[in-house]
Amino acid sequence: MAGDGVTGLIVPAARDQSTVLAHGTKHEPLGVGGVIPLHLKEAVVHGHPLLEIVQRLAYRLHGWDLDKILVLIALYNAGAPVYRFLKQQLVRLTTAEIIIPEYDPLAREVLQWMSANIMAKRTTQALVSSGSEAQTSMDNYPIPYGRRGAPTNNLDTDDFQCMPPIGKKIFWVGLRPYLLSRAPRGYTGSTGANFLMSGDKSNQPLNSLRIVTLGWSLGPLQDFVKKCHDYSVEARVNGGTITVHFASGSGGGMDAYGNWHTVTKSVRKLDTVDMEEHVKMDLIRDAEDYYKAETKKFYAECGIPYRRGFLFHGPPGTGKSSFSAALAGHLNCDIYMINLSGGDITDGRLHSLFLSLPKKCVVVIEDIDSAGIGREQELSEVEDVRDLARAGSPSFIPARARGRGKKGAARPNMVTLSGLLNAIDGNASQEGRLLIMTSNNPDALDEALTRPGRVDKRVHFGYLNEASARSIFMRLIGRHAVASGSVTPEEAASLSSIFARKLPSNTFTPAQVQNFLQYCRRDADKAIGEVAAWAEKEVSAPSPSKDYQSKEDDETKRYVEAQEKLVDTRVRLNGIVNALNGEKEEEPSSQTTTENATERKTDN
Ligand SMILES: Nc1ncnc2c1ncn2[C@@H]1O[C@H](COP(=O)(O)OP(=O)(O)OP(=O)(O)O)[C@@H](O)[C@H]1O
Repeated sequence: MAGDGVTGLIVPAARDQSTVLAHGTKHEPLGVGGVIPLHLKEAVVHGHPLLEIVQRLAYRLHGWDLDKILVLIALYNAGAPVYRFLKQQLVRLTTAEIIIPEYDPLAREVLQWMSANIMAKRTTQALVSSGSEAQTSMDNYPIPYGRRGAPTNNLDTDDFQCMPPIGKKIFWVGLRPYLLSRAPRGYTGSTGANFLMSGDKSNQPLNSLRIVTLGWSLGPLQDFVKKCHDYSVEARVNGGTITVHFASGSGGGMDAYGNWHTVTKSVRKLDTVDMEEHVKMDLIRDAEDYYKAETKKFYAECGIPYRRGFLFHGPPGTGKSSFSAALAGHLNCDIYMINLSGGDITDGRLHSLFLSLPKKCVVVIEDIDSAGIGREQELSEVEDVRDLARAGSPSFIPARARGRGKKGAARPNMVTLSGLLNAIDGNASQEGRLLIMTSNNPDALDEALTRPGRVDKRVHFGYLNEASARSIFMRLIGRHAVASGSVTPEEAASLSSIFARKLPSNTFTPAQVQNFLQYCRRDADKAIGEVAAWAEKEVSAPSPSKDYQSKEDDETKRYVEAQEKLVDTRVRLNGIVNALNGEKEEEPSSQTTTENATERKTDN
């Protein structure tokens, strides 16, 4: 048919005996040769079966020739990539662009600024979420998407925030226009940046924020990002809040990328944590000094890695975590909490969590002794095991024995000591963080973990003394009584002294006493009247902290005994195996002979 000079679309012979839509005679000559080449049409309709149907129908019903339209479509298809390329080049030449991966706290600050200054003011479409979640949701579509005036399920509180949805948003800062787009997973930007997180099992790129502005300089973009950061800091200070990032808890504490789960909390004031005043002041001064510009310069000049570490140890409920949070609030920085005892953080994930830390922050690794971190000791080294066990070396205490949480459940040891050391001060580890490790049992910690440079200050958080008892009474009962006018400040002070004298010193944790005072519901007389009886009852009851410690010791002891038994059994088995092997090579002993004879007898 093509040989007849007729062009057209070949249709299956079975469906149409003519096999060709013979409309070549009607169309105008186009270009060289005067007809539309068949392969061009095929290229156009390829992948568009609808076009083919439309073309046939138009021809059959009205005798219309759609060749010209097809040619236009073909030209468009051919030209589109060229147009896109030219457009991209033009944009690249005339704009500056930055991309912020959404796991970076900076992304949260940009979104927070956008929420307050752009989205909530003049926008008709936004992602909406209540409270702090708006600043933190980094998933693709974690929260309801709504238009203004259309309430979503999440809006049962006034305290909600608007964020840009996945897509683009143009806004102005002064006279300069910016384009912000929330790019979904997989977007690499014109920079080709591709954000992968090693903790991300799917190994997919992360969501990212892309900010573009006119011009060749990155300066305006840096100014904009700084503006967002300053805004966030100011909002935090004025609102008396602190951002707490969690990475723990049986997988539930983390988002899909293995990042931090974030909440905003009110700052806990340092004066609400009862402890020896000089110890408290020493820690505060140390942390403040650490963040001074001259200290940073000093570290740099001396070639010391700019990191600082504290170890807070003592029984549970003595204020280690509370003081850490209060200190972060005082230093006006975010706090990052890692709980290794959940058993769901691996070396790799810990490493990437540390890599994602901002320059200034407080990182708390809680209950580090219960994390199950031991030297990667080869338990099969029989003699080493025995020697270490006899010597009671903490570094021996194996992962399974030490990897028990407070509930005593065995947990897999997913973070190794070397993995932890590498994360906290390996070459790739972030500088500028203040690391606080808390422990109920510091003696169980490996020396490598607590050596100077990793732990610069060890502070013991102990049971309540008389001064702290007075202070906790004033905080929970006295101040309120004064404020309500039921007592004078002097009377409140003397009531607190009476209370403190009735409470045995260095016996209870602040958490226990706080619990008792809460139960008294701001009734000073009740607190003073009942404290002695309560204390007596508490002393006779097993203390959770002592109980915890003794349980840990028992478990460790049982583990050591079990290992020794296992070792003995292995030794005996090895003896038997060797004896059996030796039987083949050596002359059989009389005993072996007897045993063999017996065996043969049994076999028969
Ligand atoms: N020294 C303290 N001053 C004020 N409150 C305290 C103090 N110690 C404990 N508390 C109160 O007891 C509770 C538990 O305290 P916190 O979690 O800080 O103790 P912890 O020593 O970190 O315990 P754990 O070892 O179990 O983590 C909190 O509600 C806190 O307010």
